[in-house]
Amino acid sequence: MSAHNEAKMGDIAETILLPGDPLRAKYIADNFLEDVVCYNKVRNMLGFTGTYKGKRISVQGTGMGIPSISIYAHELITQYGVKNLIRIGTCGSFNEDVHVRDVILAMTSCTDSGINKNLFRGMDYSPCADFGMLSDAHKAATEQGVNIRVGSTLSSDIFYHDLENNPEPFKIWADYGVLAVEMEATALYTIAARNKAKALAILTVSDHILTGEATSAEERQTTLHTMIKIGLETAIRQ
Ligand SMILES: O=P(O)(O)O[C@H]1O[C@H](CO)[C@@H](O)[C@H]1O
Ligand SMILES: O=c1cc[nH]c(=O)[nH]1
Repeated sequence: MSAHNEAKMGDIAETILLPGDPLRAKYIADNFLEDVVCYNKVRNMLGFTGTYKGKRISVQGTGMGIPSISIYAHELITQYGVKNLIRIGTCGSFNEDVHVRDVILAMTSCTDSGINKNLFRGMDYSPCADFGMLSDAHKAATEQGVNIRVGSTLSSDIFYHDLENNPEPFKIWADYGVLAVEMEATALYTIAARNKAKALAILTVSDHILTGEATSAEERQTTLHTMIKIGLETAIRQ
């Protein structure tokens, strides 16, 4: 038992999928895993362990934003022995050529958060995905016929911007080739690196910040299925 998780040691698999939304964790457990046991209900941050193609896999919500995923990732790795962490999240595009429904592997994660500036005493750290996992996910996507994008993404602390004072909040990131914005990968990669665990963020573009286009509820389910399958196929290769 940890401060935010009622699981007992051994309840959680070494490889875990981490959606932000705990109900997405339940959806994955209900629809993709077999022999499922729910190990956590603390704060409704649901966690489940089951099997996928015979391999033991867990799936747990992490909440939204860097502080929330930091708590869960830290406890999963340091108190439950989790070794392979695969975030499966949604993101927003601010590039004309990154489209709603695209799936992205975050090779590295920029941030506007102060978390690593604090940790590294003002110096810059480049949080990056585990290369083996990234390569496995790329292969899994290719096998599924998914034309997956690979590149840098942004973990932002801000979801709602003050557009009156800052009308183009993402322009500088787009100008430097950053593909999309979400809110957690920087922390996941940093915490995994510190604790010698492996991490990867797989992201589906759920909305386009420039055009206002967004996936419908039904479409979101289909596109999330693509990402979930890539996540699970990556998980069983660990
Ligand atoms: O879909 P999830 O995994 O929650 O990820 C994205 O969605 C949330 C914002 O709506 C943030 O957590 C962001 O990172
Ligand atoms: O963090 C996020 C996630 C999805 N869409 C966004 O615009 N931002």
